[in-house]
Amino acid sequence: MTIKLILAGCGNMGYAMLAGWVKSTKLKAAEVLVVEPAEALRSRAEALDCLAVADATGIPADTKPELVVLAVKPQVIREATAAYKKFGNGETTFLSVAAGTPVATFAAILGERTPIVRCMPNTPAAIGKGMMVMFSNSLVSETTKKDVADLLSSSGAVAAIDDEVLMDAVTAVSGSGPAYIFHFIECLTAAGEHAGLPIQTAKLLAMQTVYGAAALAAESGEEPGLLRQQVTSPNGTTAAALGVLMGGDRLKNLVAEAVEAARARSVELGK
Ligand SMILES: NC(=O)c1ccc[n+]([C@@H]2O[C@H](COP(=O)([O-])OP(=O)(O)OC[C@H]3O[C@@H](n4cnc5c(N)ncnc54)[C@H](OP(=O)(O)O)[C@@H]3O)[C@@H](O)[C@H]2O)c1
Ligand code: PRO
Repeated sequence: MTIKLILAGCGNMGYAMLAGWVKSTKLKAAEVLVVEPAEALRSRAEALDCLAVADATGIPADTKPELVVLAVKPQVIREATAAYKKFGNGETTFLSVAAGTPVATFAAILGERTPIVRCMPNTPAAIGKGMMVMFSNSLVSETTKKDVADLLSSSGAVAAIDDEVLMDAVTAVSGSGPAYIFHFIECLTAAGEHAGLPIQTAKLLAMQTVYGAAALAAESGEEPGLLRQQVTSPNGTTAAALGVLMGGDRLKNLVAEAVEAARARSVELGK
């Protein structure tokens, strides 16, 4: 079968997206060629029935991919991209999920006439609950934008932005965001254990509470502030806890500081 998509890098993020695409009917596994140096990660891709090779020299000579997805670390993205230069300035669209690295960097390597999409996904993409945000350069046609968005939608929600500068803020909120929530689950679990709960019970309560609250916020259509008030009885237990979290805007300021650190790091990674 003809290779339509090359995925360079099948680590945490590359595999999370690949799994979603292949499990959907939007892409056949045999249409995907994975380029990944780690043997264990190639085996994981092969288990999905995709072809996998260790480096770009293993790509069959007659391959003309519609899409090359770059899912390697920002630190090696320039070197990795250079291996696909022969597909630049043509019909192939490049899609990078790397934090920071701007379109201009890819255009400088691949050629100024290359259609390039940047996408910031997150790991819940592995279970179809990801948040994917796209930014496309002017060479990506409306049809291709729709096709790429359609493919990405098999991994979750898709949004587009017109100002590339905002990709750093996107990265800091939804790209890195799952880690903040996982850490909150860790903290709530530890606090539950400290309050006397058996560890397994504390884990279940923390995880199901975050899961249920996120689902309620997403499905009810109500503002999170209103949902918070519905939990908070006057002078009750929640009010006591929120006095700690919200007093002096403590949590708000801490989250703002964390998001700004991530945004600034994304800017740095792009240099
Ligand atoms: N993880 C996330 O939550 C997340 C979310 C959004 C965006 N991203 C972005 O996704 C990208 C990948 O992150 P990750 O967390 O998935 O990293 P990762 O788990 O380290 O995966 C990257 C994979 O690419 C391989 N690789 C290195 N050089 C390569 C090359 N030239 N060709 C093909 N594969 C190559 C690496 O192999 P070696 O380890 O052997 O070098 C590794 O297995 C990053 O740019 C990151 O900014 C990640
Ligand atoms: N993971 C990548 C990082 O930590 C980018 C967003 C999530 O840099």
